[in-house]
This record gives sequence, C-alpha cells and structure tokens, in this order.
Amino acid sequence: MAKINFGGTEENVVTREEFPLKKAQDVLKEETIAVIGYGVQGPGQALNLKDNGFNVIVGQRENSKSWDKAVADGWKPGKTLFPIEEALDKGTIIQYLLSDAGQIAVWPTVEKYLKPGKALYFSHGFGVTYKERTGIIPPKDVDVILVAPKGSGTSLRRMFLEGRGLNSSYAIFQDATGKAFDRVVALGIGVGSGYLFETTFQKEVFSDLTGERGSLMGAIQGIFAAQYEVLRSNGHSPSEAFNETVEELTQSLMPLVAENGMDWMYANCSTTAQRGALDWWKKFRDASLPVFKDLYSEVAKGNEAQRSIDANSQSDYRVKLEEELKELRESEMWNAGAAVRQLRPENQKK
Ligand SMILES: NC(=O)C1=CN([C@@H]2O[C@H](COP(=O)(O)OP(=O)(O)OC[C@H]3O[C@@H](n4cnc5c(N)ncnc54)[C@H](O)[C@@H]3O)[C@@H](O)[C@H]2O)C=CC1
Ligand SMILES: CC(=O)[C@](C)(O)C(=O)O
Ligand SMILES: [Mg+2]
Ligand SMILES: [Mg+2]
Repeated sequence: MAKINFGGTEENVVTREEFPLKKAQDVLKEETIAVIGYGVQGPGQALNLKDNGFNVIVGQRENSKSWDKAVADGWKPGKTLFPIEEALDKGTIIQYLLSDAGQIAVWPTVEKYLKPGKALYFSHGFGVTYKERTGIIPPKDVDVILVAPKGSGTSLRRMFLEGRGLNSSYAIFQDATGKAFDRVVALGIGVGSGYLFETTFQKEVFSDLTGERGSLMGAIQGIFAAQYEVLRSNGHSPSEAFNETVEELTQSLMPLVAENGMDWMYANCSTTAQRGALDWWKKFRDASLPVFKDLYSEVAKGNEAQRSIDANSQSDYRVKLEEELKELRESEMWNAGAAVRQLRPENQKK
C-alpha cells in the first residue's frame, strides 16, 4: 500500500502498479463472484470483471428489463445468469448491487445464503451504516467489504473500454477470514478502478450523499438554474443564456479543469475573466456554505437516507422519478440545451 500526500495529508492508496491485475486474478482464482442486480453499477462491474478474466455470474430478477439487458450483454441464462437466489447460492463473493432501497427488501433472502467465509460486497456504505433503518446487519462470520466507484457505472464501463480507470474508495467493515484486504483490493482492481483510496463505510456514505446532493448533481443544477433565470429575466436569449451557463462549462472549461486544475482553467481565460472569477468565487462559497452545512447535517442524522428509503421503496418509484426528470428535461433551459447539443458539429454530420 502506498502513502500518497494529498495536499499535505498522507493517505493510503492502492495503485495498479503495486496490485497488478495478475495478483488480483491470483487472489480471486478460487472465488465465484455473484453480481446481484443489473441496473447501473451491476453491468459496469460485472462486465469489467468478466473482461479482466474473473469468474463472474449475474443474479437478477427474471422477467425484468434488467434480465433482458443482461442477456443482451452476453450473460447466458443457466450458465452465467441466474435468478437472485441461485446466484446467491453459487457465489462465494456476493456483490450486492441492487438499488439501496431494493437491498432492504431482498436482505432476508441474501442473509440465508451468507455461509461462513463468504464475502459480502457493497458499492455504498448505505445499508450497513444506516442499519437501524435498513435492517442490514451481516452475520459475524463473513467478510463485509466495499468498493465504491466514484462515478456512474456507465462511466466505469466506458473508461475501462478506453483503457482508463475510474477511481474508487475501498473499506473493510468486517474481516472474518483474514482475507478481507486482499479480497477487497483485488475486487477493486478487477472492476476497473484507476486507483483505490481508503475509507470507512460511514465516511463513504456521508461524503457520497453530500456530493451527489451537492456540487456533483444538486448544487450544480441549482446554480445553473439561478444564473439562467437571471440572464433570461434581463432579456438574454435562451441560446445565449444556455451557452453562457452550461455549454461553455462542459465543452470548453471543465475539460481544462480536469486536465490541470482550476488555476489552469483560469489562466487560459482572459485576465478580465480571471479578475472577476477570483473576486466572485468567495461570495458564492460564502452564500452556499450554510446550505452545505445543513446538507451534511441532514445526511449525518440519517434524514436523507430515510427520505430516499421511503421514496424508493414505493412500487411506482421509477415512474415518479421519471416524471420529475421529465420536468427538468422539458424546462426551457434544458430544452434550449437539446437544441444546442444538436448544433454541435459532431452531431450534425450523419
Ligand atoms: N448508479 C451508479 O452508478 C452508482 C451506484 N452506486 C451504488 O451501487 C448500488 C447499486 O446502484 P445502481 O446500480 O444505481 O442500482 P439501480 O437503481 O440501477 O438498481 C439495480 C437493480 O436493482 C434491482 N432492484 C431494485 N429493487 C429491487 C427489489 N425490490 N427486488 C429485486 N431487485 C430490485 C433493479 O431491477 C436493478 O436491476 C447502490 O448501492 C448504489 O448506491 C455507487 C456508485 C455509483
Ligand atoms: C455516480 C455516483 O457515484 C453517485 C452520484 O453517488 C450515485 O449514483 O449514487
Ligand atoms: Mg451515490
Ligand atoms: Mg458516488
């Protein structure tokens, strides 16, 4: 394990150099990895593991869209694709990748198949951390481990196919066999992680719920919407408002941030822009800080987890989510966005 200095703090990380794929294959050569659930993370992790040469099977509800998707992706019913119970029975490592609410419903079934020495793997600290709300309390004689890719399962797969890797965190909640570390790191490398950084189940879920509600998804849409509204109410066209709020950010400026940091992006903009951005970012920080504090506290109290359990345990949760996504899609800003995307030269040539 390497100690890497992240801005002054030393942290444990595992890279592909020190834990090569060959070693991961060796650690897991006797194991059957059962990926339970084939939604977003399921396909990304299962396909990457398979292409990396591991012994993987998929467990999914029959007669479901996800079952059909698994078949379309090349999983063979009765050979590498099974109903959930059968896969749970065959797996020595259970990768529990149902939705977080789905994990609560299916837990009594999973529990039955957690024979001593097996490993129970999560990609989120949710179920175990909020155990009073989820009822997910693993038996003492199994390893309980986590690899949480820091991004969508869709990106995990795409980046793997491009020869890149999405970073993941890893954690050990319970080491019953003495092999938990090797197992978790081997799985992390196997699913296609770029590098792995150490965390705990609780830290993972608190930071993840904050991030997705905050700057990764919730806050970013909030800031976009506010700026777009101000531009529109001052007479700017949708085209101008969208370009100046979203398109320029995703197409021109964020790739520069990804490449070499914020100061690099700033340095590649005009000195006029630099002066203004350097003055204004602190005002935005100060304005949003109380909201972020409130958000973290709601997460830590478990209120955010409860809200998501309550909403996503309803039988029509998908329909309801889709209705709200549709509202977003059909807002003027994102309708303008669709037109802007269409006009990108790469989308013009047929
Ligand atoms: N979506 C993502 O890219 C990421 C997800 N995660 C975590 O990975 C885990 C899996 O998440 P997703 O792939 O987003 O899940 P998802 O929402 O796509 O659902 C996965 C599967 O669960 C099944 N399912 C849901 N409720 C069920 C029930 N009651 N009985 C049986 N099957 C049921 C669905 O059919 C689906 O195939 C979660 O813990 C999530 O927090 C972590 C990082 C990113
Ligand atoms: C993609 C990811 O890591 C998220 C946003 O935390 C999630 O999908 O839960
Ligand atoms: Mg998340
Ligand atoms: Mg996440």
